[in-house]
Amino acid sequence: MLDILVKNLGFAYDKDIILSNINMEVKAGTFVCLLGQSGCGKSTFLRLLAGLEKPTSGEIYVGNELLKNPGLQRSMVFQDSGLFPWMTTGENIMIALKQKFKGMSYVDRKNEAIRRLKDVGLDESSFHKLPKELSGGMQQRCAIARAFSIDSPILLMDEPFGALDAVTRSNLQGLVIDLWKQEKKNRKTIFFVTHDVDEALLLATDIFILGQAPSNIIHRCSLGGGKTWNINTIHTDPNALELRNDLVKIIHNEIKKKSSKKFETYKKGVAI
Ligand SMILES: Nc1ncnc2c1ncn2[C@@H]1O[C@H](COP(=O)(O)OP(=O)(O)OP(=O)(O)O)[C@@H](O)[C@H]1O
Repeated sequence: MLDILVKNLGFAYDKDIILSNINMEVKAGTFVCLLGQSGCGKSTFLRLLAGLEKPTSGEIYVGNELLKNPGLQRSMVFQDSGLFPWMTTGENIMIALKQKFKGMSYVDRKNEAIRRLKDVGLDESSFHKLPKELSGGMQQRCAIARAFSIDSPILLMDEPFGALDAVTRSNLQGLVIDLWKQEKKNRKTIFFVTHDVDEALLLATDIFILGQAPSNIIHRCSLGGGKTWNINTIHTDPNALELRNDLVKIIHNEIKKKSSKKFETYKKGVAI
């Protein structure tokens, strides 16, 4: 089981400190949503988990092993799908399968790609289409199919539905939850970055809020299996409403702190 341990993690772009002293323990099979205001470092944190950036301080352990580089145990889904535009959707999935399952035959990879596309509601005709021939929502479905096909135990999703309309977004939220729940044993650990508190309430088993940069975790809550709401009741369920209010308050207070700090700096500048 690949539990994840983040210890005193810090990160800076040159002298610009983005993340500071982040500590987190995530059990394998957890669905983590990471909330926080724009620019606080959510994507940076995900890139560190992916091994695409190196910590400035502290460490990340995946299943007791120090994380050093990108690896096939983690796959990523971005806001813009990240599909290779010169390959058909089918080829996009097949090349990922080739990388992960070295000995898999062409025919098996093709069949698996078609099966994965069907799992996300895309029919066989989309196998031959280039990403540009698909809608944004269909491209994201394909990106999700690709991420699930390589069967990595950890899935990192960076605002994957941020650019989609409300109905498509809601359909894809349901799809990700279904695919995640489908794996009864060895369920994936998902890290899902979002601005949207409702999205986090709907998807997460655990919610973390990052504060203002240099950010650390300012709030965490575990919903576990005790969620009383779903897509139909999230706007009426009293528990969901209460938790939403709490989370929104925490995020707003953090934004207020940031703007009053900026104002102080501005006032000092004027006084000088
Ligand atoms: N490659 C880079 N070089 C220098 N600074 C960067 C780089 N990438 C991001 N930053 C800065 O790091 C900070 C955190 O960025 P990041 O994208 O992680 O935030 P975020 O919380 O994901 O934001 P958003 O919600 O708006 O996507 C921002 O101030 C951003 O300008």
